[in-house]
Amino acid sequence: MRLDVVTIFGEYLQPLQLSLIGKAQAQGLLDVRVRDLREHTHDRHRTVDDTPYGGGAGLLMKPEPWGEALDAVLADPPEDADPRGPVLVVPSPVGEVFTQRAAVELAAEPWLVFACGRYEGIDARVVEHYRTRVRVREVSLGDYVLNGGEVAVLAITEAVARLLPGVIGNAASLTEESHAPEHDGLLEHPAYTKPASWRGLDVPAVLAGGNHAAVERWRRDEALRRTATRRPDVLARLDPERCDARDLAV
Ligand SMILES: CN1CCCC[C@@H]1Cn1ccc2ccc(-c3n[nH]c(N)c3C#N)cc21
Repeated sequence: MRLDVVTIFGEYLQPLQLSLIGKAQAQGLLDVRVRDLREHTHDRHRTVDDTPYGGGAGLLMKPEPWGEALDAVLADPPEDADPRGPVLVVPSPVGEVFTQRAAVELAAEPWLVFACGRYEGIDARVVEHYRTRVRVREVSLGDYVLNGGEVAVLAITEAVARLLPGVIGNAASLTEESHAPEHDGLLEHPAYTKPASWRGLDVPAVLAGGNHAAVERWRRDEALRRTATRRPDVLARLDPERCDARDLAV
């Protein structure tokens, strides 16, 4: 997978050189290219922002540098690019809330381009223009306000890259995680390791009993119970076709 990230704060993306994502790049599973928006300005001050039409506080990011920067990215496609081009992912407080389902969808793409806004955001015509050329997804990490898109790119990149074959050593674990489609999107059950007793707290006996069917039933029950108490919205989306009577009784 090729990832292009356009930003004015390239150093924010340094964590992508670490740990599993860094290793994935070294293995050639991921090709991350961070591009400086200011390389696409032509004035002495390398200006990327200006005052908003109609007034209002703060400054907006000008469309011209973005147009030049994104055109340069699109002119340099990877060999395995989709004929439709990349998905342009634009972190934004007004975007679709990013979910594991979106991570799975983006992980199926050979090429993602991220546009990291700053200040009060990017001139609306940039997204409007590129919707005519590529698939655009405006994405939000959640209902809180950040100062720019770079933190979202780090989160989205990690969520997507870990789904790529070869990035996570034990791929089987991916299907048992919270929000995994294979796990019906449920929250994970509580997990325990040795010692069997710690500060008067014991590991549930069923987990040490050696009865795998009982362990699986307990884990499913606990996942349903946790989801029902903490994320009833997720439980509401559970496909009844994938539940048995005991699931629904929890
Ligand atoms: C603060 N400042 C004035 C109010 C509007 C946002 C602006 C800052 N800002 C500029 C570009 C940009 C992109 C994403 C986000 C963002 N906030 N919350 C999320 N879940 C986000 C995502 N993903 C914030 C951004």
